[in-house]
Amino acid sequence: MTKAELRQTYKIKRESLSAEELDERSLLIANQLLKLPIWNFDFYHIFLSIQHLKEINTEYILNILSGKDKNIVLSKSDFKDYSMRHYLLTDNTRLKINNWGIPEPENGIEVNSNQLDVIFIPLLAFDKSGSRLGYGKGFYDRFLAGCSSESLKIGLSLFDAEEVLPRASTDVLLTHCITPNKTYIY
Ligand SMILES: Nc1nc2c(c(=O)[nH]1)N(C=O)[C@@H](CNc1ccc(C(=O)N[C@@H](CCC(=O)O)C(=O)O)cc1)CN2
Ligand SMILES: Nc1ncnc2c1ncn2[C@@H]1O[C@H](COP(=O)(O)OP(=O)(O)OP(=O)(O)O)[C@@H](O)[C@H]1O
Repeated sequence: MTKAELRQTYKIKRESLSAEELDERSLLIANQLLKLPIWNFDFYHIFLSIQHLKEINTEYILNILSGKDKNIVLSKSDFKDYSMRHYLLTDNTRLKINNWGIPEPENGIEVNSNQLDVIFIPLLAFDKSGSRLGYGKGFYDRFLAGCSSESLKIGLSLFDAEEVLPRASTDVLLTHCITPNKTYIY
């Protein structure tokens, strides 16, 4: 399948999930993360879910992070040049849902992408060698290119792995991918 066909297939798979299934899978993913030795770092980047696209609910992971007193980092996306800027989440952070349905911080202390230790990554599909497929604007490929090579790049997937996805030279490979019933470590 081409990237475009795969995107379409996975969008349909998501749409077919009920609200209960989505929530159950999101909780299973958070519970698998808890078992990994990834909790001794400082800066954790997380995405907030686009609800109408039935993305994994990341609230459970956010709760884990705040319970562990981690520095939590959120992004604002610029759809003019497909870049992202990153801000610390604090008690004072105001969130606003942008035109694409992404909750974003309105203000805050900016963090450089090379300061991030762990990055949780949204995706439509991934494969057994750590390639991922997103919405196709290259936001995460650009963002991850500026992150430390030491950082953990953890994909979160509602579905199982594809055998092989088409790969581009700009694709940054995942170090881990978590599904509701399996953890891949690359
Ligand atoms: N929660 C979340 N935040 C994220 C991403 C993501 O995948 N999930 N991104 C990862 O790169 C970037 C935003 N990427 C996006 C790229 C395209 C569309 C988009 O085209 N939305 C259209 C059509 C949706 C569709 O059917 O695919 C829309 O909302 O109308 C949204 C976000 C940065 N932040
Ligand atoms: N580091 C980069 N610098 C400039 N352009 C890039 C970079 N990485 C990817 N791109 C461009 O972004 C576009 C989308 O890439 P791709 O199809 O791999 O997106 P994706 O991984 O599916 O989506 P996303 O990263 O938004 O979740 C491509 O045209 C690609 O050339």
